[in-house]
Amino acid sequence: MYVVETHGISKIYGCNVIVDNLSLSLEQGQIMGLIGPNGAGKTTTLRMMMDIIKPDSGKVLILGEQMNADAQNHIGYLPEERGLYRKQKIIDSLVYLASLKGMNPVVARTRAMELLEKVGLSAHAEKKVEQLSHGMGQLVQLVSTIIHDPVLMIIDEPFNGLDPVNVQLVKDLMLELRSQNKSLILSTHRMNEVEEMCDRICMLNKGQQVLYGNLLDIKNRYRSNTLEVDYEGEFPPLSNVSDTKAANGKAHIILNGSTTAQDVLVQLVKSGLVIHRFEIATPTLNDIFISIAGKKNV
Ligand SMILES: Nc1ncnc2c1ncn2[C@@H]1O[C@H](COP(=O)(O)OP(=O)(O)OP(=O)(O)O)[C@@H](O)[C@H]1O
Repeated sequence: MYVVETHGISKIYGCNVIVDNLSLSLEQGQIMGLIGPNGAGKTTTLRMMMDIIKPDSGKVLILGEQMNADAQNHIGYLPEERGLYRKQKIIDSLVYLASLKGMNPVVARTRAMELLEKVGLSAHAEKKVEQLSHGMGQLVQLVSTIIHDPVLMIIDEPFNGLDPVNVQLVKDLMLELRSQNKSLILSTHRMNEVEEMCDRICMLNKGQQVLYGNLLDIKNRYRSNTLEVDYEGEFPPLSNVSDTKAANGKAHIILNGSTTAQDVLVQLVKSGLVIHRFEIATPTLNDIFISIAGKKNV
């Protein structure tokens, strides 16, 4: 059984199709990256999954059923616009939120302290939320999302406001959850931020699903589209490629559908450039997005 499935869901606001006929599914023990540029329709998709807004067509199934109170208790949802009661103590806030999900307050307190320890905030448990820095607040929000041991966690922009150390800490925590057979959906416009963690990808652009499936399969499919060159001299303009970035002796080139690596090599040799390395590289998700959408990500 899938943890979450959407079957052809669409959302229209006014004359704008915000999400267009989107189908996806996720199994237990997998992480899915819901990725795409700003305004692609990711948050709208998550809100439909969570039954906060209704799709205009199509349906969502959570654990094989339409959303209901029991299913809600098995999900941890961290929305983009977050909020905790600023005047409340962190530990009290966490216990309260866990009790809303049906958790025994004594068990919730123990679990809250364990998780606060894990994210390095146990010494702050008795502080008020308003006394935390922005990044610390984000970590507490994350704890509140996973405290009731949900089977599915849906997290909008998981790394917003976190420094690199805490990004790594949160990534490790998420991978640990996956190893416990939990499922996660991570939504972000910073596509490369989640790519090393994801088993599956759903890439949206202007409400359309432009890429979907197993991440390794996708990367292999696009492998021959990206070149890396180490060079000396002035990097020449290239014709018939989707994108070129060249600086400090290193160039990153994304081919378009009809140009081959050999075509580019010929152009470079003809230009007289000194080439130290010429390699077909594994593309990043951002590269793949550029080669699909034909423009730069924001
Ligand atoms: N309630 C609404 N009424 C009208 N338009 C809306 C509404 N909610 C979202 N939109 C529009 O839908 C589009 C997609 O928004 P959404 O928040 O789903 O994008 P997103 O992919 O999550 O973007 P971001 O990465 O910037 O958070 C945007 O153009 C937004 O303005």
